[in-house]
This record gives sequence, structure tokens and C-alpha cells, in this order.
Amino acid sequence: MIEIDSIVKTYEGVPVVDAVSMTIQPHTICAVVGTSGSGKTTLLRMINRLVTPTSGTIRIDGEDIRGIRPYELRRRIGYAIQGHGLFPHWTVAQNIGAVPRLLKWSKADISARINELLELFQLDPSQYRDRFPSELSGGQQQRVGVARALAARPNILLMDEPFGALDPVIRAKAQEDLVAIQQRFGTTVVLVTHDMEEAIYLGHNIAVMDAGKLLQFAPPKQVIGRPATPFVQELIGTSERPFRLLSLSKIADHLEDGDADGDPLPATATLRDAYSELLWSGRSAAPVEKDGRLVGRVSLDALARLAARPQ
Ligand SMILES: Nc1ncnc2c1ncn2[C@@H]1O[C@H](COP(=O)(O)OP(=O)(O)OP(=O)(O)O)[C@@H](O)[C@H]1O
Repeated sequence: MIEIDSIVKTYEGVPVVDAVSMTIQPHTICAVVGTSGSGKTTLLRMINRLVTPTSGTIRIDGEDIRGIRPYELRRRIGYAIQGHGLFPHWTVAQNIGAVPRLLKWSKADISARINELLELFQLDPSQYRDRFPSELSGGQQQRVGVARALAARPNILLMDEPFGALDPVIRAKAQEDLVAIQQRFGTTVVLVTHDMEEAIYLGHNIAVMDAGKLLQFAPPKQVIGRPATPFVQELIGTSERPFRLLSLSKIADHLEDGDADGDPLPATATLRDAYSELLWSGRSAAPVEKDGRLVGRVSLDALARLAARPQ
């Protein structure tokens, strides 16, 4: 658990993070969104002591981080940034092994961990271990950057616009990877992003910042349905609200009995995908399949109800 308590950072008397308090529960993803200059990065960097707060307290699992040695904090907290931040003259293996080496893991353990992470990110170790960052694509560099942040098995992962530089297809894949990794290891993730779509897809909770203040900290459904201020509503995008709500749930969560004509949709797809597919194929309902078996249907009527403002 990360408890942020009345944290303030001022530069030359001007607060850039202004009395922010929030509690990030273990094993959850918190997406921090807001306009440029709203204090997101400063807030994130106070969690791993790259920035020293002017006042306030941050506790990790109940322990004030001022009492944790930076060495120890680095082990507990992974850090991945936009543009990956890899050391250009180090190989992929050297980059991923950086923190375990600092922690004096054995050579064999470091090597095994590098292979494990490369395999996790679908990069064949025999092909990629000895390459330099310049010999990788942007998406591969980004994956190595996240692998490096995860190398010492941190409980907490801080990510600052980690997918910002990626094209939409690779970005979607990177987001899926993050969800899979977070679920597998139970990592607590704090992720800064400009992209509300990304925040809604990834965040168990969304923290909305503006001019250093935390305007709302709530699950996506609540931020969409009950924005705390007009600014939050604007950030969500008024015309996007119903579609954003649909994107939060899977077809499997709202299966209807009965059948329908045409190609089936996978139960794992989102309601938004279902809505789009029904409109595109001119159908009012479609069958749904799971593991190759028809399990029910999804209809436009039901989707329209689910897209309405939550009561
Ligand atoms: N070292 C510093 N000295 C003075 N001002 C700073 C410093 N670091 C950040 N700031 C200012 O603090 C404010 C918040 O910056 P921060 O990087 O936290 O915003 P952000 O929300 O992450 O922005 P972006 O989305 O553009 O990255 C900005 O106005 C910035 O200019």
C-alpha cells in the first residue's frame, strides 16, 4: 500500500504538487492523468525519492519512505520512463541486470532472471540478450525498459508515460502485457499518462490532477459517471462517455440467453468492441463464443442500457 499524505512540492514558493493525499491499495494499478504541467511526474518521483517533498508524508506498507535507505527503496520500486532510459552502451542483458547487480545477486541468478524476463516479453534470449538498444525497435526497447524495471521483483512499479512514444498497435500490445504482468505478479503500479483512454483501460483507480491539486481519485466508472468537477468531465470527453463506459466491461460479464445470426463475437471482447461490430455488420444482436462454444448472445438493446449514465 502506498499512502500519500498531504504531500506538497514547491519550486521557488510555487506549489506544483499541492496537498495531495491518496491511498493506493496493493496489487492495483493507479493511473495518474491531467494536463501538461499539472504535477503528475513530480508526484510520481516523490514516491521513489527522486524528488524530495517540501512537506507531507509518503508511507509504503506503513513505513515512512524517509526512513528507507535509497538502496532499499530502489529494490522495492521499479521505475520505467518514456523513451525507456536504457543505457546505450550496455547490452540488453546488462541493462536488465543493472539493479540485481547492484543488489549483488549471483551471476547465475541474474542470468536466469534476464532470460525469464525476455521470455515473458516474447524476446528470444538467444537472439536479444547481447544486442545493444540501438539494435532494437522502439517497441522492443520499451519492453526491455519495463523488463529492467521489473528485474529485482519490485512490489511497486512506477511508470511515467511508458507507452507515450509507441505507435497505436504496439501500444495496445504493451498495455496488454502490463495488465498480464500486473495480474501475474500482483505488482502495485502507479502510471502517469496523458491518455484518458489508457487510464480507463489500465487503471483500477484514476487520479485526476490539475494545477498541482488532486481533483478526483476513484475507479474509472465513477470518474466517467460522476466527475468531481467540470474539468474532470472535460478531460473524460463528454461525447465519449457512453463508449468509455462500454469499454470497461467484457461481453462475458453481460451475456444474454438465446442465439443470433452471423459470425460470433468472442466473450473476451469489450462491450465497446461488441457495439462497434454490431453497428458495422448491421445486426441488432450477435452470438457469443467462448473456447469455441456458443454461450449466448449480445444485443444492441442491452448495450444501449449499459451505456447509459450510471444511477
Ligand atoms: N526542478 C524543477 N524546478 C522548477 N520547476 C519545476 C521542476 N520540475 C518541475 N517543475 C515545474 O513543476 C510543474 C509540474 O511539472 P511536472 O513535470 O510534474 O508536470 P506533469 O504533469 O508531469 O507534466 P507533463 O505531462 O508535461 O510531463 C511544471 O510547471 C514544471 O515546470
